Amino acid sequence: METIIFATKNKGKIKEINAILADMNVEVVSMEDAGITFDVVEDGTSFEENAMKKAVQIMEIGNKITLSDDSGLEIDYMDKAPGIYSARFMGEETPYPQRFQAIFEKLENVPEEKRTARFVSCIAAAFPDGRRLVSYDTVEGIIGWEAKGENGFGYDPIFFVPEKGKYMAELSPEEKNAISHRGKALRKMKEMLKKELEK
Ligand SMILES: O=P(O)(O)OP(=O)(O)OP(=O)(O)OC[C@H]1O[C@@H](n2cnc3c(O)ncnc32)[C@H](O)[C@@H]1O
Ligand SMILES: [Mg+2]
Repeated sequence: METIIFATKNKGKIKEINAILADMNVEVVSMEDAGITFDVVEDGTSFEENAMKKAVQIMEIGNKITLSDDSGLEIDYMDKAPGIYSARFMGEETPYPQRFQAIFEKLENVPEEKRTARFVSCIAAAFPDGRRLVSYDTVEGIIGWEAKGENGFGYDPIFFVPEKGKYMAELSPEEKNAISHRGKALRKMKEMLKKELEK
């Protein structure tokens, strides 16, 4: 069975990814499982550049097909910030509740129709033989007025999903994967990977 490394250090992502790839006939291992501690410098100017950089650099270390996710939250009223800087917004170590407060303050008195936002996910795959794959998807929502829900990770508690009438962090893991940026992008990647693995 083919072993695929998923190049992420984010535990929230790993859970989501394992659930989505569970029905594939491959063994998906985390960087930690593969014994890789290397820190990829995310200095690209787009989700795609950063995703490909993570996949290629970890593939070169592990010498196995490597997948990665580069993702983030785009808030339209904030000119699409934090975007590719979502993990580092206000500092990597800053607790999320503090970040939520700052976002709520920036959006104070901003009406619902101007609170639009989206989560973006770019999934990249790098094969040792040089093949490269990329998929991309988004989920649209609005920045709420409070933080709500205990599930998910990152900015999920402030991201209201109109189609569900709930905050992202109120959705079960299955519900989130069914509609999320990462769920959609990763399912597309799964189809592309299956085709490549048959070659
Ligand atoms: O780079 P890796 O090791 O994969 O882990 P990371 O957390 O640094 O991941 P990114 O560089 O892709 O940054 C993505 C950030 O965007 C936010 N984010 C992405 N997907 C999210 C989701 O599904 N729910 C909530 N926040 C999310 C969250 O702050 C993430 O840390
Ligand atoms: Mg990162």
